[in-house]
Amino acid sequence: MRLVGSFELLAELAVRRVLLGDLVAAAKYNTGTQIHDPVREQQILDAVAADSVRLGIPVEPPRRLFHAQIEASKIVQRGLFARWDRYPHERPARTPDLAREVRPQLDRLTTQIMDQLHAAVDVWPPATLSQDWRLGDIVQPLDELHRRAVTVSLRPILLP
Ligand SMILES: C=C(O[C@@H]1C=C(C(=O)O)C=C[C@H]1O)C(=O)O
Repeated sequence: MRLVGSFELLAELAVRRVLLGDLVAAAKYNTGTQIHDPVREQQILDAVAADSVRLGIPVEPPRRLFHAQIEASKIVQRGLFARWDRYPHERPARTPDLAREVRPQLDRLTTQIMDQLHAAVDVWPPATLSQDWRLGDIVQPLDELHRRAVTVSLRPILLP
């Protein structure tokens, strides 16, 4: 089942990107950095568009997927900021470096997601995904905030 296999991996990568939102939030919270960074967002969307052209795939599916990924990351970050404001003892003990430590991990995931999209895009939209693949298995261990973010991040895959 190549179709489901491709999209399963794509969904797993998307979930990993959502979970990196925790590190992004930790990097920003103690340094007073804004959650929303429109310059960085545009850089990502431009890079994804350029990659789509290079890979010879339509620009729109990756654009929609990354737009959703970015929204999902901000849901996680906003949720954690609110949680840490309210419960100071839950604040992260360590402040990771956004530029040197966290964004390079996001960039690596971007490359992997683009490669996986390349593998799957000829069968886009993934109409059979929801029949054969259970979102529940992936979101089960997550708390409500992360479940919500994962659902947003996968919307272009689940409801194309
Ligand atoms: C993840 C970050 O936070 C936000 C979400 C982004 C993303 O998901 O790539 C990019 C910029 C920010 O608006 C970040 O600043 O790197």
